[in-house]
Amino acid sequence: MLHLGKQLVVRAPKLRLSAGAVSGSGQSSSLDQNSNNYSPNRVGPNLNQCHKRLSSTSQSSTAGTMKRLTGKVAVVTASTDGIGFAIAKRLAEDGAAVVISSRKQKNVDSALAELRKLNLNVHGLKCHVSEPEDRKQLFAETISKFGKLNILVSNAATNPAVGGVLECDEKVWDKIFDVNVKSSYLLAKEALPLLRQQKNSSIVFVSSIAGYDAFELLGAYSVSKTALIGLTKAAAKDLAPEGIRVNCLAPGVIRTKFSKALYENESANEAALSKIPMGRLGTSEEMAGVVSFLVSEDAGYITGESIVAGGGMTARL
Ligand SMILES: NC(=O)c1ccc[n+]([C@@H]2O[C@H](COP(=O)([O-])OP(=O)(O)OC[C@H]3O[C@@H](n4cnc5c(N)ncnc54)[C@H](O)[C@@H]3O)[C@@H](O)[C@H]2O)c1
Repeated sequence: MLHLGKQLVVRAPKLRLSAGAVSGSGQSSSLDQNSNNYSPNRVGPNLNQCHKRLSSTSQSSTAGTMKRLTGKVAVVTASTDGIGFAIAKRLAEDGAAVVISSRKQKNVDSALAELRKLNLNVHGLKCHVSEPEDRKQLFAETISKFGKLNILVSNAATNPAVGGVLECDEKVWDKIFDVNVKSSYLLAKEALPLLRQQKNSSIVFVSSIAGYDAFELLGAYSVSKTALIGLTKAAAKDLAPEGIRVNCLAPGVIRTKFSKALYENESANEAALSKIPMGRLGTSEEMAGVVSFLVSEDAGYITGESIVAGGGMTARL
Protein backbone atom coordinates (compact mmCIF):
# COMPACT_ATOMS: atom_id res chain seq x y z
CA MET A 1 0.00 0.00 0.00
CA LEU A 2 0.96 3.54 0.01
CA HIS A 3 -0.07 7.08 -0.17
CA LEU A 4 1.73 10.14 -1.10
CA GLY A 5 1.15 13.64 -2.19
CA LYS A 6 -1.59 13.66 -4.75
CA GLN A 7 -1.21 9.98 -5.31
CA LEU A 8 -1.88 6.94 -3.33
CA VAL A 9 -0.97 3.38 -4.05
CA VAL A 10 -1.92 0.26 -2.23
CA ARG A 11 0.40 -2.65 -2.62
CA ALA A 12 -1.74 -5.68 -2.71
CA PRO A 13 -1.86 -8.47 -5.21
CA LYS A 14 -2.86 -6.91 -8.52
CA LEU A 15 -4.05 -3.75 -6.91
CA ARG A 16 -3.15 -0.27 -8.05
CA LEU A 17 -4.53 2.93 -6.68
CA SER A 18 -4.04 6.54 -7.35
CA ALA A 19 -6.05 9.56 -6.29
CA GLY A 20 -7.20 10.08 -9.85
CA ALA A 21 -7.87 6.52 -10.92
CA VAL A 22 -8.46 3.38 -8.99
CA SER A 23 -8.28 -0.07 -10.50
CA GLY A 24 -7.77 -3.50 -9.14
CA SER A 25 -8.66 -7.14 -9.61
CA GLY A 26 -8.70 -8.11 -6.13
CA GLN A 27 -6.81 -9.70 -4.32
CA SER A 28 -8.97 -4.10 42.60
CA SER A 29 -6.80 -6.02 43.54
CA SER A 30 -6.53 -9.70 42.84
CA LEU A 31 -6.81 -10.19 46.55
CA ASP A 32 -10.25 -8.64 46.32
CA GLN A 33 -11.31 -11.28 43.89
CA ASN A 34 -9.53 -14.23 45.41
CA SER A 35 -10.42 -13.74 49.04
CA ASN A 36 -13.69 -12.80 50.62
CA ASN A 37 -11.74 -11.71 53.67
CA TYR A 38 -9.55 -9.09 52.04
CA SER A 39 -9.49 -5.63 53.59
CA PRO A 40 -6.58 -3.18 53.51
CA ASN A 41 -6.92 -2.78 57.27
CA ARG A 42 -6.52 -6.51 57.91
CA VAL A 43 -3.40 -7.21 55.90
CA GLY A 44 -0.93 -5.44 58.11
CA PRO A 45 1.11 -2.27 57.81
CA ASN A 46 3.49 -3.43 55.07
CA LEU A 47 0.79 -4.13 52.53
CA ASN A 48 -1.00 -0.93 53.48
CA GLN A 49 2.20 1.02 52.82
CA CYS A 50 2.57 -0.77 49.54
CA HIS A 51 -0.99 0.22 48.58
CA LYS A 52 -0.24 3.85 49.39
CA ARG A 53 2.98 3.80 47.36
CA LEU A 54 1.27 2.21 44.39
CA SER A 55 -1.59 4.67 44.50
CA SER A 56 0.71 7.70 44.74
CA THR A 57 2.90 6.34 41.89
CA SER A 58 -0.09 5.90 39.66
CA GLN A 59 -1.35 9.41 40.41
CA SER A 60 1.98 11.02 39.69
CA SER A 61 2.49 9.08 36.48
CA THR A 62 -1.00 10.08 35.31
CA ALA A 63 -0.22 13.71 36.02
CA GLY A 64 3.14 13.31 34.25
CA THR A 65 1.49 11.82 31.19
CA MET A 66 -1.00 14.65 30.93
CA LYS A 67 1.64 17.39 30.81
CA ARG A 68 4.82 15.51 30.15
CA LEU A 69 6.20 18.10 27.72
CA THR A 70 5.70 21.16 29.90
CA GLY A 71 8.57 23.58 29.42
CA LYS A 72 9.63 22.11 26.07
CA VAL A 73 9.65 23.94 22.75
CA ALA A 74 8.96 21.95 19.58
CA VAL A 75 9.17 22.61 15.84
CA VAL A 76 7.01 20.39 13.60
CA THR A 77 7.28 20.75 9.82
CA ALA A 78 4.30 20.37 7.44
CA SER A 79 2.01 20.66 10.45
CA THR A 80 -1.15 22.38 9.27
CA ASP A 81 -2.90 19.20 8.21
CA GLY A 82 -2.86 15.42 8.54
CA ILE A 83 -0.29 13.68 10.69
CA GLY A 84 1.84 16.81 11.15
CA PHE A 85 -1.11 18.80 12.50
CA ALA A 86 -2.04 15.99 14.89
CA ILE A 87 1.57 15.83 16.13
CA ALA A 88 1.69 19.60 16.71
CA LYS A 89 -1.66 19.52 18.53
CA ARG A 90 -0.67 16.58 20.72
CA LEU A 91 2.72 18.03 21.69
CA ALA A 92 0.99 21.30 22.64
CA GLU A 93 -1.70 19.43 24.60
CA ASP A 94 1.11 17.65 26.42
CA GLY A 95 2.48 21.01 27.50
CA ALA A 96 4.99 22.03 24.83
CA ALA A 97 5.11 25.38 23.05
CA VAL A 98 4.90 24.42 19.38
CA VAL A 99 5.96 26.13 16.17
CA ILE A 100 3.90 24.92 13.23
CA SER A 101 4.70 25.49 9.57
CA SER A 102 3.53 24.82 6.05
CA ARG A 103 4.28 26.01 2.54
CA LYS A 104 1.14 28.19 2.50
CA GLN A 105 0.57 31.06 4.92
CA LYS A 106 -3.22 30.68 4.73
CA ASN A 107 -2.93 27.07 5.94
CA VAL A 108 -0.70 28.23 8.78
CA ASP A 109 -3.26 30.89 9.74
CA SER A 110 -6.20 28.50 9.83
CA ALA A 111 -4.27 25.83 11.77
CA LEU A 112 -3.10 28.45 14.28
CA ALA A 113 -6.68 29.64 14.76
CA GLU A 114 -7.85 26.09 15.40
CA LEU A 115 -5.08 25.36 17.90
CA ARG A 116 -5.46 28.66 19.71
CA LYS A 117 -9.19 28.02 20.15
CA LEU A 118 -8.01 25.10 22.31
CA ASN A 119 -5.81 27.49 24.32
CA LEU A 120 -2.66 25.82 23.03
CA ASN A 121 0.63 27.70 23.03
CA VAL A 122 1.53 27.84 19.34
CA HIS A 123 3.27 30.02 16.81
CA GLY A 124 3.39 29.49 13.07
CA LEU A 125 5.04 30.57 9.86
CA LYS A 126 5.43 29.63 6.22
CA CYS A 127 8.26 27.16 5.65
CA HIS A 128 9.12 25.32 2.46
CA VAL A 129 11.62 22.87 3.89
CA SER A 130 13.85 22.90 0.81
CA GLU A 131 14.33 26.67 1.05
CA PRO A 132 17.38 27.62 3.15
CA GLU A 133 15.91 31.04 4.02
CA ASP A 134 12.64 29.47 5.19
CA ARG A 135 14.47 27.01 7.44
CA LYS A 136 16.60 29.81 8.84
CA GLN A 137 13.47 31.84 9.60
CA LEU A 138 11.80 28.79 11.18
CA PHE A 139 14.49 28.52 13.83
CA ALA A 140 14.97 32.28 14.18
CA GLU A 141 11.26 32.75 14.97
CA THR A 142 11.28 29.77 17.33
CA ILE A 143 14.01 31.46 19.35
CA SER A 144 12.52 34.95 19.19
CA LYS A 145 9.07 33.65 20.22
CA PHE A 146 9.88 30.88 22.71
CA GLY A 147 13.59 31.36 23.51
CA LYS A 148 14.83 27.81 22.89
CA LEU A 149 14.34 24.55 21.01
CA ASN A 150 14.07 21.09 22.56
CA ILE A 151 12.25 19.05 19.92
CA LEU A 152 12.41 18.82 16.12
CA VAL A 153 9.87 16.73 14.23
CA SER A 154 10.65 16.47 10.51
CA ASN A 155 7.36 15.45 8.92
CA ALA A 156 7.26 17.05 5.45
CA ALA A 157 7.30 14.67 2.50
CA THR A 158 6.42 14.57 -1.15
CA ASN A 159 5.76 12.06 -3.89
CA PRO A 160 5.25 13.74 -7.25
CA ALA A 161 4.88 10.54 -9.33
CA VAL A 162 4.07 6.88 -9.06
CA GLY A 163 6.10 4.05 -10.54
CA GLY A 164 8.79 1.50 -9.93
CA VAL A 165 12.07 2.73 -8.53
CA LEU A 166 14.08 2.36 -11.74
CA GLU A 167 11.31 3.94 -13.79
CA CYS A 168 11.61 7.09 -11.74
CA ASP A 169 12.56 10.17 -13.70
CA GLU A 170 15.78 11.75 -12.45
CA LYS A 171 14.09 15.09 -11.74
CA VAL A 172 11.36 13.37 -9.75
CA TRP A 173 13.97 11.37 -7.85
CA ASP A 174 15.84 14.58 -7.01
CA LYS A 175 12.66 16.28 -5.81
CA ILE A 176 11.68 13.34 -3.60
CA PHE A 177 15.14 13.11 -2.08
CA ASP A 178 15.45 16.86 -1.72
CA VAL A 179 12.25 17.21 0.33
CA ASN A 180 12.07 13.86 2.12
CA VAL A 181 15.72 13.22 2.90
CA LYS A 182 17.98 16.21 2.32
CA SER A 183 15.64 18.67 4.03
CA SER A 184 15.33 16.34 7.03
CA TYR A 185 19.11 16.13 7.27
CA LEU A 186 19.48 19.92 6.88
CA LEU A 187 16.74 20.70 9.41
CA ALA A 188 18.44 18.42 11.95
CA LYS A 189 21.87 19.89 11.18
CA GLU A 190 20.60 23.46 11.51
CA ALA A 191 18.60 22.71 14.67
CA LEU A 192 21.58 21.05 16.33
CA PRO A 193 23.26 24.15 17.81
CA LEU A 194 19.92 24.98 19.47
CA LEU A 195 19.22 21.43 20.62
CA ARG A 196 22.71 21.26 22.11
CA GLN A 197 21.89 24.17 24.41
CA GLN A 198 19.08 22.19 26.11
CA LYS A 199 18.94 19.06 28.22
CA ASN A 200 17.01 16.04 26.91
CA SER A 201 16.60 17.30 23.36
CA SER A 202 15.38 15.04 20.65
CA ILE A 203 14.63 14.67 16.95
CA VAL A 204 11.96 12.57 15.27
CA PHE A 205 11.98 11.85 11.55
CA VAL A 206 8.70 10.72 9.99
CA SER A 207 9.44 7.79 7.68
CA SER A 208 6.95 5.15 6.51
CA ILE A 209 6.32 1.45 6.67
CA ALA A 210 7.28 1.64 2.96
CA GLY A 211 10.82 2.33 4.15
CA TYR A 212 11.01 -1.32 5.24
CA ASP A 213 9.28 -2.96 2.30
CA ALA A 214 9.05 -0.74 -0.78
CA PHE A 215 5.63 -0.16 -2.26
CA GLU A 216 6.07 -1.23 -5.84
CA LEU A 217 4.48 1.85 -7.39
CA LEU A 218 6.13 4.24 -4.98
CA GLY A 219 9.67 3.03 -5.50
CA ALA A 220 11.64 6.23 -5.06
CA TYR A 221 9.44 7.47 -2.22
CA SER A 222 9.95 4.15 -0.43
CA VAL A 223 13.72 4.37 -0.83
CA SER A 224 13.67 7.94 0.51
CA LYS A 225 11.83 6.64 3.57
CA THR A 226 14.44 3.86 3.97
CA ALA A 227 17.08 6.58 3.93
CA LEU A 228 15.35 8.27 6.86
CA ILE A 229 15.61 5.08 8.89
CA GLY A 230 19.35 5.09 8.11
CA LEU A 231 19.63 8.79 8.94
CA THR A 232 17.95 8.11 12.28
CA LYS A 233 20.46 5.41 13.19
CA ALA A 234 23.52 7.34 12.05
CA ALA A 235 22.54 10.60 13.75
CA ALA A 236 21.46 8.77 16.92
CA LYS A 237 24.91 7.19 17.26
CA ASP A 238 26.66 10.52 16.69
CA LEU A 239 24.50 12.42 19.18
CA ALA A 240 23.96 9.82 21.90
CA PRO A 241 27.07 10.87 23.85
CA GLU A 242 25.62 14.39 24.04
CA GLY A 243 22.27 13.13 25.33
CA ILE A 244 20.38 14.13 22.18
CA ARG A 245 18.06 11.35 21.10
CA VAL A 246 17.06 10.68 17.47
CA ASN A 247 14.15 8.42 16.62
CA CYS A 248 11.79 7.74 13.77
CA LEU A 249 8.07 7.13 13.29
CA ALA A 250 7.13 4.76 10.47
CA PRO A 251 3.36 5.04 9.91
CA GLY A 252 1.37 2.33 8.19
CA VAL A 253 -1.72 3.37 6.21
CA ILE A 254 -3.13 6.39 7.97
CA ARG A 255 -6.47 8.06 7.33
CA THR A 256 -5.43 11.45 5.97
CA LYS A 257 -6.65 13.27 2.90
CA PHE A 258 -3.87 11.55 0.97
CA SER A 259 -5.35 8.14 1.66
CA LYS A 260 -8.82 9.26 0.56
CA ALA A 261 -8.65 7.13 -2.56
CA LEU A 262 -8.53 4.15 -0.23
CA TYR A 263 -11.29 4.76 2.22
CA GLU A 264 -13.62 6.39 -0.29
CA ASN A 265 -13.47 3.47 -2.70
CA GLU A 266 -15.01 0.26 -1.45
CA SER A 267 -12.86 -2.26 -3.34
CA ALA A 268 -9.66 -0.31 -2.70
CA ASN A 269 -10.58 -0.04 0.95
CA GLU A 270 -11.22 -3.77 1.20
CA ALA A 271 -7.92 -4.59 -0.49
CA ALA A 272 -6.04 -2.27 1.86
CA LEU A 273 -7.75 -3.61 4.95
CA SER A 274 -6.91 -7.16 3.92
CA LYS A 275 -3.25 -6.21 4.35
CA ILE A 276 -3.76 -4.76 7.83
CA PRO A 277 -4.16 -7.32 10.60
CA MET A 278 -5.99 -4.80 12.79
CA GLY A 279 -8.55 -4.40 10.01
CA ARG A 280 -8.62 -0.60 9.95
CA LEU A 281 -6.57 2.40 8.87
CA GLY A 282 -4.57 4.22 11.52
CA THR A 283 -5.41 7.73 12.68
CA SER A 284 -3.21 10.81 12.73
CA GLU A 285 -3.86 11.01 16.48
CA GLU A 286 -2.37 7.55 16.95
CA MET A 287 0.76 8.67 15.09
CA ALA A 288 0.91 11.79 17.27
CA GLY A 289 0.77 9.67 20.40
CA VAL A 290 3.86 7.75 19.32
CA VAL A 291 5.77 10.98 18.62
CA SER A 292 4.71 12.50 21.94
CA PHE A 293 6.11 9.43 23.69
CA LEU A 294 9.35 9.44 21.67
CA VAL A 295 10.14 13.07 22.48
CA SER A 296 9.20 12.73 26.14
CA GLU A 297 11.40 11.65 28.99
CA ASP A 298 9.36 8.45 29.17
CA ALA A 299 11.49 7.49 26.15
CA GLY A 300 14.68 8.78 27.77
CA TYR A 301 16.65 5.59 27.05
CA ILE A 302 15.38 5.17 23.49
CA THR A 303 17.47 6.41 20.59
CA GLY A 304 18.15 5.23 17.04
CA GLU A 305 14.81 3.43 16.89
CA SER A 306 12.13 3.45 14.25
CA ILE A 307 8.70 2.71 15.63
CA VAL A 308 6.30 1.16 13.14
CA ALA A 309 2.69 2.11 13.83
CA GLY A 310 0.98 0.02 11.19
CA GLY A 311 -1.82 -2.00 12.70
CA GLY A 312 0.27 -5.16 12.58
CA MET A 313 1.38 -4.90 8.94
CA THR A 314 5.01 -5.65 9.75
CA ALA A 315 3.93 -8.93 11.30
CA ARG A 316 3.31 -10.01 7.70
CA LEU A 317 6.59 -8.81 6.24
N1 LIG B 1 -0.88 8.99 5.45
C1 LIG B 1 -0.19 7.86 5.37
O1 LIG B 1 -0.76 6.79 5.11
C2 LIG B 1 1.32 7.85 5.61
C3 LIG B 1 1.94 6.61 5.63
C4 LIG B 1 3.32 6.55 5.85
C5 LIG B 1 4.05 7.71 6.05
N2 LIG B 1 3.42 8.91 6.03
C6 LIG B 1 4.25 10.09 6.25
O2 LIG B 1 3.67 10.89 7.25
C7 LIG B 1 3.98 12.26 6.99
C8 LIG B 1 2.69 13.06 6.95
O3 LIG B 1 1.82 12.46 6.01
P1 LIG B 1 0.26 12.88 5.81
O4 LIG B 1 -0.49 11.64 5.54
O5 LIG B 1 -0.16 13.78 6.90
O6 LIG B 1 0.23 13.66 4.45
P2 LIG B 1 1.41 13.90 3.48
O7 LIG B 1 2.10 12.63 3.29
O8 LIG B 1 1.08 14.56 2.29
O9 LIG B 1 2.17 14.98 4.38
C9 LIG B 1 3.23 15.59 3.88
C10 LIG B 1 3.04 17.09 4.04
O10 LIG B 1 4.26 17.65 3.63
C11 LIG B 1 3.97 18.84 2.96
N3 LIG B 1 5.08 19.20 2.11
C12 LIG B 1 5.42 18.64 0.93
N4 LIG B 1 6.51 19.25 0.43
C13 LIG B 1 6.87 20.21 1.32
C14 LIG B 1 7.91 21.16 1.40
N5 LIG B 1 8.82 21.27 0.44
N6 LIG B 1 7.95 21.98 2.47
C15 LIG B 1 7.05 21.89 3.45
N7 LIG B 1 6.04 21.00 3.44
C16 LIG B 1 5.96 20.18 2.40
C17 LIG B 1 2.69 18.58 2.20
O11 LIG B 1 2.03 19.79 1.91
C18 LIG B 1 1.92 17.71 3.18
O12 LIG B 1 1.12 18.52 4.01
C19 LIG B 1 4.77 12.28 5.68
O13 LIG B 1 6.14 12.27 5.95
C20 LIG B 1 4.37 10.97 5.02
O14 LIG B 1 5.32 10.51 4.12
C21 LIG B 1 2.06 9.01 5.81
